[in-house]
Amino acid sequence: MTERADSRSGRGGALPEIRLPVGTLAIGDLHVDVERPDVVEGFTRFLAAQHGRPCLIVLGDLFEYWIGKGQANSAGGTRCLAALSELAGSGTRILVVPGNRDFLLGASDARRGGFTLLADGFVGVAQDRSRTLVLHGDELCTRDTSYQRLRRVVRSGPVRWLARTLPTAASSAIAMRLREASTRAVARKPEASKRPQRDEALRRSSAANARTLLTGHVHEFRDDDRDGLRWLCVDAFGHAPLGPAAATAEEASASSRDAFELHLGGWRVRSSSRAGRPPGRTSRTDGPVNPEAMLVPAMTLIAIDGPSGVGKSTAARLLARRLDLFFLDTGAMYRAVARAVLERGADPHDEAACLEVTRGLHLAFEPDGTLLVDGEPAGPAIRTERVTRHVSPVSAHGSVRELVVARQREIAAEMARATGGAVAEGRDTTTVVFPNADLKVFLTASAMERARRRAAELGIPDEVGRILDDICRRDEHDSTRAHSPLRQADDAVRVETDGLTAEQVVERLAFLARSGPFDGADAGSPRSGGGTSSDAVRGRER
Ligand SMILES: Nc1ncnc2c1ncn2[C@@H]1O[C@H](COP(=O)(O)OP(=O)(O)OP(=O)(O)O)[C@@H](O)[C@H]1O
Ligand SMILES: Nc1ccn([C@@H]2O[C@H](COP(=O)(O)O)[C@@H](O)[C@H]2O)c(=O)n1
Repeated sequence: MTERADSRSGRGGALPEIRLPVGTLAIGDLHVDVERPDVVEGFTRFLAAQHGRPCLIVLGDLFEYWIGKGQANSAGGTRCLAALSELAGSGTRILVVPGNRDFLLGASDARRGGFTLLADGFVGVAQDRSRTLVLHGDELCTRDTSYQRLRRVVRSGPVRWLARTLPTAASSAIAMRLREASTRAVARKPEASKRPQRDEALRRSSAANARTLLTGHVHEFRDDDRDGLRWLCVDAFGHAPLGPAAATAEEASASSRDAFELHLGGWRVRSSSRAGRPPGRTSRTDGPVNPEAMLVPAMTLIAIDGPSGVGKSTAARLLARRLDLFFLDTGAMYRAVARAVLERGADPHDEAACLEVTRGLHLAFEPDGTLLVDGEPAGPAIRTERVTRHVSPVSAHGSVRELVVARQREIAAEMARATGGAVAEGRDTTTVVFPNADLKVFLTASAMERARRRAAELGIPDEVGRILDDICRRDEHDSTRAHSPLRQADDAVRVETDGLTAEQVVERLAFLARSGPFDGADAGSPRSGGGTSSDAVRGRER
């Protein structure tokens, strides 16, 4: 897959292709006026509410106008670029397609704002490989030939050079004149000639091999599916939510109805955030109400799977703490069984012996996530190298798994009743233990990155090679065994963690947990398929 920043490939070349993760939000035509502090404030609040979102697409006309240095160096422009950069710093990828008002956004703005500028649009490729052509939309107004001529001129190299080199006052004066002239010209033109043309939309989408087209520009909402093309158009989303009316970041985020969000099943209109928890829900934390936890519905079950050392327990523990949920470390239970097997001198490869040991163990958890084996904290004894070496064969026995899985479901149900929900992590929590979890995540990272992380944790950076071998052996064992092999569930959100800090991973997961179901359910309803979260905790099949 190719990808090029600041692409100008519209002149005949193929557009860049960019992978779009689930949770990508597309907005457009915000028309943020950097001279209006209230609007700048609203915009920065909106951006703050997006921290942790994997990707944000801006479909052009982000700014009311952007001539160059005048806006970039103004107080409002500086604040906007800083807020974009903070969002990028939270791990959100920001893709900006300039519009007809901010086509002079340049490489230095992109650097300061931490975004990727895609001058002629791009093709977004979703997890299921479906393709979306992303444009501002003005290039589709082909009946307006004078505008198309002007468009080519103003986007040309000499004009961009002039904008960069002219003193701010001069470029601003020219821009004002151009805007006035353009407003007069637009008013004189017949309505029909200003509209994006369907034949051009079909032609460009087909050339890009895209079944979906995402545009802005005309300030009208559109979601129609005809002639083999689903055409989505965002409205002038900015005006209401970015004004002073949106008092809080969550309000700014929740009122983003005129945006599209990418789910596993495709793009959906973004609707308001889900209802908070019912009053009376017990919180495990004392002290003030945790507002983020309030945004996650009661009886939430989040399941996280992934290969060894990818950061499942780190992410699950932090996420559970952050959302006031119970943390269920399923691997710790298999480790406890493996330790007991070794302690009793049984053979880890002997299924009957391992089953007998498992039957004799009582596994439970404290509310803070501490594993108790026969009433005693399991402690570091389950994390020795010896246990780590033998846990995979022990956990591969079907009869052992059956007992352990049943216990995991009981524990999750008990704890979820007490705390309002649970975050479980392991190898089969999304596929076997809790197939109806509200949110399923599959974490990934390259084996080398995982080995580096583990070596750093153990304070033996020189032994990365040995740890890499161990990780690869466990991956192989866990993913090829007959019973519940490690695999990504079809409806799990894949989160690639190379290059993300643990905090950024958690930010992303918290974002996914807040922003609703990703499995085809209506946003607003807690889950799809008619099941309840209690069903999810019991592991009922859909
Ligand atoms: N995003 C991250 N970036 C860097 N280091 C990380 C990240 N996430 C976790 N780590 C570190 O990587 C190591 C492995 O993390 P963790 O134990 O959470 O992985 P795991 O998937 O639960 O592993 P296992 O399946 O072997 O139990 C730990 O030292 C942790 O601090
Ligand atoms: N759901 C699970 C969780 C773990 N295992 C097995 O246990 C081993 C230890 O797990 P850690 O997460 O603590 O490293 C792991 O390698 C798996 O073999 C499992 O089978 N299912």
